[in-house]
Amino acid sequence: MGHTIGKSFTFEASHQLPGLPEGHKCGRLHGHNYSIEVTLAADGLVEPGFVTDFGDLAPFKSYLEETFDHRHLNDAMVTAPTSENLAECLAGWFISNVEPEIPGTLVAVRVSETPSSWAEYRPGRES
Ligand SMILES: Nc1nc2c(c(=O)[nH]1)N=C([C@H](O)[C@H](O)COP(=O)(O)OP(=O)(O)OP(=O)(O)O)CN2
Ligand SMILES: [Zn+2]
Repeated sequence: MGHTIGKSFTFEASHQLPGLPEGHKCGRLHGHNYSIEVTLAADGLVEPGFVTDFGDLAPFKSYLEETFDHRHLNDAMVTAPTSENLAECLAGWFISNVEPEIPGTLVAVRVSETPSSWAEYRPGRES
């Protein structure tokens, strides 16, 4: 696919990671200013020259605000609230709820808990 675009979203949430060694700081209750970036791609553009109108991603913004913002991720997710699991969870929701309504295809969801770290999920596609 020749064209790619990205859009970032943010929310604040708490989490407490299970299964870590005794004394690991991330086993304690703490929070992050999460940054979520979605990357979309398309071979061709739709008028007036978009992969997807950034405004058409508003439902994803609403989903993040309603489901995750100022919430405890351990309660909002069925898997351990790591960046990797959150990226996969968000990609699944995007593919089910946003992608059918837009011309672009989801390439990746990137989750950053801090400015220095990220995890990215790239959905496998049936060929
Ligand atoms: N692969 C992953 N490793 C870690 C995750 C994760 O989701 N995936 N998460 C955490 C914790 O949530 C932690 O709060 C963030 O980790 P870390 O980058 O170590 O936090 P700091 O910003 O404090 O890092 P410093 O560079 O040491 O300041 C841990 N690991
Ligand atoms: Zn954390």
